[in-house]
Amino acid sequence: MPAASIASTMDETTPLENMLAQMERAQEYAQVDPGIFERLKYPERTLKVTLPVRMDDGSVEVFTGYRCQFDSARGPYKGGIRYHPSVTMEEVTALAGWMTWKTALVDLPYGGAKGGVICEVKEMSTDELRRMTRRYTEGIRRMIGPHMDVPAPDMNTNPEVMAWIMDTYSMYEGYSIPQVVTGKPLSLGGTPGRVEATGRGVAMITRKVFDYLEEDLHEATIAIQGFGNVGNWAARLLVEMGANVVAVSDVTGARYDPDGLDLGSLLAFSEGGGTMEGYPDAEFISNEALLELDVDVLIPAAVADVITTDNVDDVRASVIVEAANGPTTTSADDALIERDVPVVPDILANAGGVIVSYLEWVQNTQEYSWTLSQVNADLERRLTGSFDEVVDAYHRHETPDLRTAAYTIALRRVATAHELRGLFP
Ligand SMILES: NC(=O)C1=CN([C@@H]2O[C@H](COP(=O)(O)OP(=O)(O)OC[C@H]3O[C@@H](n4cnc5c(N)ncnc54)[C@H](OP(=O)(O)O)[C@@H]3O)[C@@H](O)[C@H]2O)C=CC1
Ligand SMILES: O=C(O)CCC(=O)C(=O)O
Repeated sequence: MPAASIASTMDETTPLENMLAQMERAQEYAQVDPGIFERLKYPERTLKVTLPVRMDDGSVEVFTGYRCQFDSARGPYKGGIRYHPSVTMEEVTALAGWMTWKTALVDLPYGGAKGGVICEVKEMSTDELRRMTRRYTEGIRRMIGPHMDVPAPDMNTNPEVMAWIMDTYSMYEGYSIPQVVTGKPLSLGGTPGRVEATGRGVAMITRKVFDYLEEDLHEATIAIQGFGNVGNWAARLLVEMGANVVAVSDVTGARYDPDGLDLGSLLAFSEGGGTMEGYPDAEFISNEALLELDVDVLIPAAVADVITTDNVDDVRASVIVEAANGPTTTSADDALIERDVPVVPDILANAGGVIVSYLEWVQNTQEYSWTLSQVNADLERRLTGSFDEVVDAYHRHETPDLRTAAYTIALRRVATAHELRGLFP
């Protein structure tokens, strides 16, 4: 796939165009070898697989899946698998690129990858999902492996799906290989702390940015777009830290209460299959209106490209912490830089997930297990250390924003690996 055009004045940019524009902006400060920089605009490979699945009614439905391996100079490819109707090869490529910069930024011995299947999980039974997952695993199994490419959960995938992937892969190899995926159930080699790790990292980073800005997180108002794995754990942990979560959403819309939401009741309602639209308390507003609330912190924790030139002037939050991958377009970034609104970039803010995935992989590889407090302490040390490095790079290189500082670090690390390995024959 050719690298997408980087120049864009209209905000109709795709996630891949945004990722390339983010790299381009950082290259001004990173100044990595131009040949290596050119190479880093392209994924190493992307596999497209066709997945015929017998549905419960006896019919056959044919799904399409992808696995993109973006870069492996620093170690095995690493990155989640997404089940969503809007999955495209282009989006998977951008997400695999972001994984490459994320693992480099938080200094894990990994490269970056991402997978996805175009499907609507809400319309599928558990049996259909399991059959589709097994087909998908069979399709990509020659490219994954504990030292080759290690998948994990992303949107609409969870420990149960990871267990099916681990089982299918292991069946072909002839013995159990838990470390082929992370985010597994605890009884199959999962680690304590992975389910909540991304949300916990988002909460830790929010507290860290408040310390950096010398602001008090206690009673700070927070709006979170997305109430799935990442959004709901971030909300719970931020409330534990004393913050006031005033809005959360799912695909149907958002619930808003300026005095603070009853998270326990919202969680119980959504775990019972309820939607925000059906929730009986608090004001019902749209996802778009949530993004424009007058709050201290906005946390997009759902899909990409939600803060764009179309709405950025109406975004009133004082700080943005990107829990989702790619929620802000490059042109919206320009407006936020102009207005001095700090944005903690996705590759830092949501890195808690892959950090704890790494800790799971290490435990599996050593056949040794850690306690939850060991995992959380290691997560905090790595994540807050990376935040400090980004802030240091921001000041030292005088980058326009934290994202460019983060990319400067990541680009240099990946480029150094390419240089040291002599990857250019
Ligand atoms: N899981 C992880 O460990 C990691 C996830 N991320 C990123 O975090 C984000 C969320 O992932 P995760 O929590 O795992 O996913 P989930 O599938 O658990 O939750 C996604 C949430 O987003 C909502 N949503 C889906 N589509 C839209 C939409 N178009 N507009 C508004 N809300 C929407 C969903 O609503 P509904 O339930 O109604 O569909 C749900 O509340 C993604 O960008 C993902 O890439 C990043 C790092 C790691
Ligand atoms: O845990 C992992 O390996 C990757 C999680 C992920 O997909 C992400 O960080 O976007």
